[in-house]
Amino acid sequence: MSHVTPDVLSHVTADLPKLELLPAVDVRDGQAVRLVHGESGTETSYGSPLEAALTWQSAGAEWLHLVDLDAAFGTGDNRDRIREVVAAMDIRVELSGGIRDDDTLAAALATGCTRVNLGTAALESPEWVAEVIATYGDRIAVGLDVRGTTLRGRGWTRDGGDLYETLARLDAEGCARYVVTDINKDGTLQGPNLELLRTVCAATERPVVASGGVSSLDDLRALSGLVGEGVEGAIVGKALYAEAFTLQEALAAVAE
Ligand SMILES: O=C(O)c1ccccc1NCC(=O)[C@H](O)[C@H](O)COP(=O)(O)O
Repeated sequence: MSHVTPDVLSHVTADLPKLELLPAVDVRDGQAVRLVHGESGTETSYGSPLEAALTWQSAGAEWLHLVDLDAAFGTGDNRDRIREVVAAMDIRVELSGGIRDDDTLAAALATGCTRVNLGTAALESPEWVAEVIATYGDRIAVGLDVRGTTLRGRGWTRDGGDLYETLARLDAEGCARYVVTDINKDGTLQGPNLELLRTVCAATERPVVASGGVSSLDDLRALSGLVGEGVEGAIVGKALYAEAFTLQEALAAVAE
């Protein structure tokens, strides 16, 4: 029988940090876009990435999740746009997409972003990833992008091994945090995969950033409920662009 009274429980909950929110700006062909299931060709365009990023910053965001989709898909890159956006931000930036070797990592870190998110490299170049984790510590996060429990790389187009085996390897190498995306939910407004997030949090001590599917303030409240299990933040894309709620409302919901 538990000796924890409801009063003690509410005190414990109140001491937990609030869920961090990372509004997303995904850049394809110079434009801010949202995809469905991360599939190339499903783009809805939302105009200038810089304007979108400035909008989220002035609405009170403390983080920006910025993705170079062309670099992720191998269809070019948006380096100039990405540099311009990071330079204009007073807030922290997590940068993702096509960071796979020394050159792309150096260019990404040189933008001044707070951290980078490695995806494909963690699946295809494990030795290099172990090295950069050891060198750059918490400036490196790894994106675990899954269908079921199978990881996907190369812009989510190719299978890349088992989620939990890869997680165990990266944990042993000291990876600082994971960005976990259920590809089946991404860009669909169907709600995050809470079960997946819980299972990943149970398998690692490291913080987890949830990505994909957020559709409502209740989804954000549900993710806030997982902070004690290890969910540190939530990336929000489509819901903000589709005006399902405002960023101010989202920030208020996670502060409740
Ligand atoms: O992050 C990547 O490298 C990436 C590669 C290929 C396709 C999509 C990719 N990222 C998408 C995102 O990070 C989304 O912005 C994020 O999951 C938000 O999803 P949602 O809230 O469902 O729009």
